[in-house]
Amino acid sequence: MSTPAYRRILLKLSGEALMGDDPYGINEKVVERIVGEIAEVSGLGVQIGIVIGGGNIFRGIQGAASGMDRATADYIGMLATVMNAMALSDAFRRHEVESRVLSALRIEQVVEPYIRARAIRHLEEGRIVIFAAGTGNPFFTTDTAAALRGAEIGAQIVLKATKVDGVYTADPQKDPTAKRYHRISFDEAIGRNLAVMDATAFALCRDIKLPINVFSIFKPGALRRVVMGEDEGTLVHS
Ligand SMILES: Nc1ncnc2c1ncn2[C@@H]1O[C@H](COP(=O)(O)OP(=O)(O)OP(=O)(O)O)[C@@H](O)[C@H]1O
Ligand SMILES: O=c1ccn([C@@H]2O[C@H](COP(=O)(O)O)[C@@H](O)[C@H]2O)c(=O)[nH]1
Repeated sequence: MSTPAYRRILLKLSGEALMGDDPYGINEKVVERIVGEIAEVSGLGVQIGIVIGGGNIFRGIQGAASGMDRATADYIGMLATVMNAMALSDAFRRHEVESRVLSALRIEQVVEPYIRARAIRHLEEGRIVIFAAGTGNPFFTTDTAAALRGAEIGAQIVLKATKVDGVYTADPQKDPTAKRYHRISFDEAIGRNLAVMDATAFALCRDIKLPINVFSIFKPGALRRVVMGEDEGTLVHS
């Protein structure tokens, strides 16, 4: 039997993907399916850190656009990611997979605070670690948190699980003529302003030579294929 291509990964899960076809919030059926796929990969012995987004609940930039103070709106966005992280962790519990939520904002009655050494210990013990509250700082995104936590835990790759099946020449949800890249360098992705991931995340991953694979979380089996080193989505490389 073939072995996984990676020993430790950082999976960035789009918050919006958790909505499924709902207009807002967390669709339990979708969460069940996604968690089942992650549990399968964990069962292969791959150590998994997850950064979860919050776009299904609240984005700071939208709050700011309707007059809210931007930093306040961003803190609300970070709290939204804590809710998603807790929902995900509870779904892992139902799959009898151990997970821990570590939050960059301190809410200790609810979840553990993020401590790097503790995160690494949980991973070594085979627990899935869910990093909540992004970087803990306003004006950032969970993409940047994924790059940061990926670097901190020594992940071999960041897997961006999103609503589209890779990086395109333009947003494929707006431009039906957009073409998908099989591979693309960080310099080209940044130079062309490809908005699938924010530029800060791309720049950090480029500087520390941490590759990113962008793939669709809606495609059954895609996560496993990426982890097994099969051709899936788009590889962003140095
Ligand atoms: N060049 C591009 N290639 C692929 N997707 C692109 C591109 N430009 C913009 N996008 C859009 O970027 C989105 C990916 O971002 P995603 O939905 O994962 O959001 P996020 O902000 O990272 O997560 P969340 O949903 O938690 O806020 C895709 O759904 C796609 O529509
Ligand atoms: O480090 C961070 C991460 C996130 N935020 C805020 O949370 C929301 C939701 O995150 P997404 O990456 O958009 O899913 C984001 O819009 C920010 O408002 C943050 O401030 N700092």
